[in-house]
Amino acid sequence: MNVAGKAALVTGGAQGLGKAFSKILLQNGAKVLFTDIKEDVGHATLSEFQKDYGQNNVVFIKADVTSQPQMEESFQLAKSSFGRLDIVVNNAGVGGEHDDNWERCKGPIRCTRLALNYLRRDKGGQGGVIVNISSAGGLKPTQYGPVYSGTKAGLLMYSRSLAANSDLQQSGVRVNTLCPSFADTSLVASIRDNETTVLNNEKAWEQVQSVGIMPVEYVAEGLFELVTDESKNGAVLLMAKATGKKYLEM
Ligand SMILES: NC(=O)C1=CN([C@@H]2O[C@H](COP(=O)(O)OP(=O)(O)OC[C@H]3O[C@@H](n4cnc5c(N)ncnc54)[C@H](O)[C@@H]3O)[C@@H](O)[C@H]2O)C=CC1
Ligand SMILES: CC/C=C\CC(=O)/C=C/C=C\C=C\C=C\[C@@H](O)[C@@H](O)C/C=C\CCC(=O)O
Repeated sequence: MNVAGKAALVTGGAQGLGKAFSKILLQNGAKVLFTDIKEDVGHATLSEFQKDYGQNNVVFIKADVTSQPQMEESFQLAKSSFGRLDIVVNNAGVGGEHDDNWERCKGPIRCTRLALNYLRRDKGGQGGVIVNISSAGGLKPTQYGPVYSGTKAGLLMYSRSLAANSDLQQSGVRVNTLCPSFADTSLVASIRDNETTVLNNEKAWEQVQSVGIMPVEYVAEGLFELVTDESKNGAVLLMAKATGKKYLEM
């Protein structure tokens, strides 16, 4: 897929990986609507992007992926702003072990379902691609983040199963999963700064340091590959500092 002239919706795009995902799409000529719950950070990112990529090529809306009405409004706004929707990146999420945070899995599922109403050819869309942001922790055990790993594994298998659906394939929609190991964002900084609810901050931070931390721009290259390579459907791309990009073969 050539993203130039295409339209994307990225959740949690105000900062971190979501900002880097939005940026690589804009740099390559796509129009982007990004959502976030952080209004001030979202508006600052919007101004930066509008300056660099054009006033009409980027839109921000304060919206929470845990809210069905707010996400319905976000998808409608993307369609009305750009006249089309081709790419959806379900990125918004939090770290830590907040009781049983299944919203980390349910939020992307909610948004994937909404996305299908806009992308499917049999629903008036033009086909497209959904990329769900899971984690290396969705593929490999994370001893200090078992809820994190469990929810990300759930999202991964939801995405793979949906991608295997023949009706969806015929409607022109691909569904891929990106599984980054640690990346340089506030989520990882919160482990370093003892500001998260992982099971043992000190040991978790030692693990982060031994595995290594990737720049967000590098992870965005993986996202871009999953968007543009039309041979990829149901793909799971694992990215880590030491081992680079590796597709799951299973
Ligand atoms: N940073 C890392 O090492 C890794 C991150 N991930 C995943 O990448 C995604 C992005 O995380 P980071 O950029 O690292 O974190 P981050 O904390 O820097 O950015 C996350 C963004 O999502 C927004 N957000 C959080 N909950 C939201 C909600 N309910 N609705 C809308 N927006 C919401 C936040 O306000 C923030 O702007 C998450 O799904 C995370 O689990 C996966 C693997 C590694
Ligand atoms: C220390 C983590 C604690 C809590 C979870 C949390 O809040 C956020 C976690 C974010 C990312 C987790 C990534 C987990 C990665 C680990 O499973 C590593 O073992 C992956 C390492 C290498 C993968 C590459 C490879 O094996 O080829």
